[in-house]
Amino acid sequence: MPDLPSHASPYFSPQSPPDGEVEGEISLNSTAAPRSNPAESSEETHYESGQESSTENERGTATPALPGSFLSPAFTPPSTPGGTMNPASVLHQTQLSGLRHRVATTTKAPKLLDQLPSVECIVRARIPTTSGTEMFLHLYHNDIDNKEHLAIVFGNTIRSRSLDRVKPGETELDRMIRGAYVGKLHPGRISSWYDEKAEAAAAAAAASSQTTGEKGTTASAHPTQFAQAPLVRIHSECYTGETAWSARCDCGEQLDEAARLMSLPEEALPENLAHADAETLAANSPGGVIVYLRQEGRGIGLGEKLKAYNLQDLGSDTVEANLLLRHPADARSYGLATAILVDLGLGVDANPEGIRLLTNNPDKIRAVEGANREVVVKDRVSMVPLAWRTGGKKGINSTEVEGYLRTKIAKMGHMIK
Ligand SMILES: Nc1nc2c(ncn2[C@@H]2O[C@H](COP(=O)(O)OP(=O)(O)OP(=O)(O)O)[C@@H](O)[C@H]2O)c(=O)[nH]1
Repeated sequence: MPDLPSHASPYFSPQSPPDGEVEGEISLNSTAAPRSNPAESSEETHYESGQESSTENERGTATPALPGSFLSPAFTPPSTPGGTMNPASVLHQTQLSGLRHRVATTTKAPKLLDQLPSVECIVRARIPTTSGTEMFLHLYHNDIDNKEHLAIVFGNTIRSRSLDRVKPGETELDRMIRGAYVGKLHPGRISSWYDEKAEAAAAAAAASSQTTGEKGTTASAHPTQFAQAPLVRIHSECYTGETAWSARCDCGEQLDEAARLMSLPEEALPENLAHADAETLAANSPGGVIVYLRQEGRGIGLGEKLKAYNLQDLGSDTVEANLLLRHPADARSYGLATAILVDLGLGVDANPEGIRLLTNNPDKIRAVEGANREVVVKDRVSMVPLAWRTGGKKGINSTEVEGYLRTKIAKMGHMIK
């Protein structure tokens, strides 16, 4: 066994490089303790000289002083969850090329599936929220993974086709328990199809205004008419940013902002969308959908994201950290989101006017539309960080989030304005 530096884990043995050509480049000498001179170390790890200053620690070089030891197969998993990348080829790229080359070859647009996955809404429930708005949480199963992806639906006009479908042998109670009802549940209700309380209220309102009015509380197979293109956010899970108060990213803030916009009174929405400050009103909310995909850490999973955070503290930016762990810069896909939107009646078949997508990520726009344009993105609504909009008075203020946003703009093409 060769002499390893003292910081090297006894649990791994250095791997042999796949190509004799690169042997010198990742020789064990490169596992020497990190040097303090970033220029020396960037040479050591074979990043291209002149790497632009987009790192999160503003040192101006890519991932300074990283020991070559994290090329060890014991340190990183063999593959990205749900990913299609061949770890051997990623390693080969990592060893042979400079960082720019790796970014160029791994931050490619998400793959579009020829055929959308099959999705089924298993259950839906009304959730009154702390802001006063109600939303309907839809839980989906699908045929490509066993995760519980979600759709958070605001407003009463958007319904799931797969949920409303009648299942052989089910009772009215079964239907109400899985959320396949119209109107509202209340003690004593016996029909999933007919909300007698709502009907009575609607009839009273119609009589008093002497208008006939549409029923509106019966499940309909017809396309929904929206006053304007519905607002949609495709949100990827972020435990740290949404639950554990992390100031490394703005994921929690984006989720809150999407919900806020979907809860606003309709007249407050156009033009000044992001700045609107009107009161939340469930009654005339224009609604919208947040599709919440369980692709934590841009698809690499929470454990790997936490390793990436440690690499970021060692000097990498978010993209470099993923690549050094042998994951793609972004391992996400959006076929499930497209399929869920179609199920919710927001695809071109039922909603040819399209949707308004809340995002700064250009790759996401095309990906969500699907290979055969099953969904049309009519407009993009940008998500400007609260701290930028308020001159730092509100929102997240941290050096980490600044670096995170800078990297998204510089390396991932995000359009934050
Ligand atoms: N691997 C990795 N994932 C991260 C990091 N910070 C946040 N994430 C994940 O990134 C995902 C959110 O994606 P973003 O790239 O922030 O934004 P986006 O969805 O591409 O674009 P927007 O629609 O504009 O928000 C969530 O799954 C987070 O868990 C990080 O440092 N490393």
